[in-house]
Amino acid sequence: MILAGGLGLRVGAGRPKQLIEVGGRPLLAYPVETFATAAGLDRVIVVMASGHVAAAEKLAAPYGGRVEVVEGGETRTASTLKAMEAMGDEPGDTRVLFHDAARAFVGHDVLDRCLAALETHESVAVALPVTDTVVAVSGGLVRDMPPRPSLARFQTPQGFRLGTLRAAYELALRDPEFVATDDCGVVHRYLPDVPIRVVEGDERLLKVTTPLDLVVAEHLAAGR
Ligand SMILES: Nc1ccn([C@@H]2O[C@H](COP(=O)(O)OP(=O)(O)OP(=O)(O)O)[C@@H](O)[C@H]2O)c(=O)n1
Ligand SMILES: C[C@](O)(CO)[C@H](O)COP(=O)(O)O
Repeated sequence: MILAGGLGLRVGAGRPKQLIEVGGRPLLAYPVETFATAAGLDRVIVVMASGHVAAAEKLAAPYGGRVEVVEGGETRTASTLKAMEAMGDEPGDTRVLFHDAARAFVGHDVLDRCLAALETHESVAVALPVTDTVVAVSGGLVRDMPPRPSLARFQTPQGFRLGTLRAAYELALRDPEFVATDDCGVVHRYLPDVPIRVVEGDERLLKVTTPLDLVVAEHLAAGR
């Protein structure tokens, strides 16, 4: 699943950031190519921002039906749910990866690490060490300073056995206070007994979020 349902408001380009040209191609073209040419994947589904589905279909066309495009939802979580809907009645032991389109420079190596981890675990996350000191702040005061070695930064893909993810979302959707910024967070909160395996991420998995990230993205595109 390539989640491309967002509008890129923080980049502020006036169109979804996944359609901004970087290295001469729309950002979305990079993860679509990586996923479409990955040996370990049977289906690729792009969840695209409403009103921009045709642009994603154009990028999917060279892969001859291997890449499907569906319309996204209003939040990342809603787009995840649309992706799960698009999976139809795929069996519960299906391995599924969710990837932010905004982390355009994903390589086959990281996909392989996630798929391998799903042989032994129900859920997997890609992470890197934290390099800043991270603190919890409220009311303008530092409330907690977790030791840095205990912290990691989540990237994507995040992977699941489909049945586990379905079970987690079923519980989440019954919770009126449910909010999430990622999918592993849903498993962690609603199925706390399910271990989430962490595998090594990659600095090139930068999430294009602000205009400055586009400068770095140009360099990453040039280095491919
Ligand atoms: N309704 C949404 C919102 C986000 N995403 C996807 O989730 C990933 C991470 O989201 P984010 O970086 O927040 O992207 P945007 O929502 O586009 O950015 P912003 O919050 O600045 O508007 C992106 O690949 C984005 O396209 C999605 O599929 N559907
Ligand atoms: C899923 C994610 O990329 C993990 O770091 C992150 O939570 C997405 O956050 P965003 O605010 O939707 O960009």
